[in-house]
Amino acid sequence: MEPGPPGGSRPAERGPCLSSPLGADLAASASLLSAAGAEAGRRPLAVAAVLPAGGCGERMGVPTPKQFCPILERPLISYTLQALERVCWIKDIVVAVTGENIEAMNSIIQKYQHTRISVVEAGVTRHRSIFNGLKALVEDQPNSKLCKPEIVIIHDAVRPFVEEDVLLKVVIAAKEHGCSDYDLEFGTECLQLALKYCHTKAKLVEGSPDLWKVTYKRDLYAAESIIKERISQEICVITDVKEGEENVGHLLKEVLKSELPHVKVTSGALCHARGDLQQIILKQCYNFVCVNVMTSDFQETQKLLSVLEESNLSILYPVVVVSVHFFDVKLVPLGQKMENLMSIRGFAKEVRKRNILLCGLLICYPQGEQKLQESLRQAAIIIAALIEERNSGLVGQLLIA
Ligand SMILES: Nc1ccn([C@@H]2O[C@H](COP(=O)(O)OP(=O)(O)OP(=O)(O)O)[C@@H](O)[C@H]2O)c(=O)n1
Ligand SMILES: O=P(O)(O)OC[C@@H](O)[C@@H](O)[C@@H](O)CO
Repeated sequence: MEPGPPGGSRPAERGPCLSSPLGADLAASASLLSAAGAEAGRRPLAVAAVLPAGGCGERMGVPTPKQFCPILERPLISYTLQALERVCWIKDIVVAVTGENIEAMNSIIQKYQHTRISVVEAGVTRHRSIFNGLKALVEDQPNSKLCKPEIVIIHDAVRPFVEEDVLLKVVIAAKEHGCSDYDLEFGTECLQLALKYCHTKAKLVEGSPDLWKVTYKRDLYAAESIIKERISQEICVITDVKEGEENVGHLLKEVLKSELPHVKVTSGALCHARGDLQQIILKQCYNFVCVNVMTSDFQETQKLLSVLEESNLSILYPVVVVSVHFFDVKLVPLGQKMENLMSIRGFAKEVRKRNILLCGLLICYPQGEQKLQESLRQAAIIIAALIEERNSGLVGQLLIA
């Protein structure tokens, strides 16, 4: 069988595909765990995950347990669930939270549309929480939808950046390897427990630098910047002018490309077909620059906002929309143009409720070649800052390049 994506009929990724694709060897192993393996006549390996999430986060020093602390307004645990959910060969994910947080956990699952998740009550220690999760997987409860797994991944709910390749290596190691003295010496206590009480084979697998655990307050800031960086890798420029027609909107796109070489700049048009934009949304682009060339108001931006509102794009991450406008000082005084565009405040307030961060950007046009280039460069710098920072304090503001 050709090595392909694990699962073959893999469901749409939830959130940006943040990891590099699996290597050929790992992809082949992943297919053994998934439906593709079953199609090839092999029984897929049943894998589940237990996420201990019942701690109080004493070292973080804030009243909210760290797994429920917000990062870009979404609880940390939702990022971890998203990371595991993306792995289609993990059949069930069991989360252990304290009794008082069960309702909050269920609301998180509903709000962020997580699937394949079951919630159980945590224990007084991490190991007891894990034990409760394992019990739910093996007990024959009358209404349980959980399948009895052959392998269970134990993953701290406060390690949000786990990738499919490391999970796969862990599963393969759990199936194949024995436990060495080195593993016991340098591993964590889970390894010792597995050996002592279950006589289960174990093997220490090297993780990635991103697998670190959110423990102190500074870790929340670190996690936030990693997430911001990951969702700032692509900008889609929407204009109301056809591709190929020479205009200032296309010039801005070219300047964005040259000024922000680390960012992928794509383009889309609303006038042709909404399908275009749907494709971009499906690829999970979280940043849009809407260039209003033909109309003096927000027509194009409003169209874009309604497409975004109809989509589910902003459920997981805040989406940035920069509405770009041009003004000719010889025709309209700046003050008057600003006054006309102040309606952005109303739109911004409305779409803010849907996790869309809207700002306005004014560029003087026409002006001399050199000055125009300077303004467009300034515009690119402002756009980059709005996208990288996702600062909600700037929502509804009109900036001038
Ligand atoms: N009774 C417990 C204690 C901890 N955990 C979970 O185990 C993971 C790793 O533990 P740790 O980082 O030590 O979390 P806390 O115990 O919450 O932190 P602290 O030690 O600072 O209080 C976390 O996801 C935590 O929620 C758990 O499920 N049940
Ligand atoms: O209390 P610490 O922050 O040192 O570590 C917690 C660890 O026990 C826990 O995160 C597991 O990964 C170990 O198996």
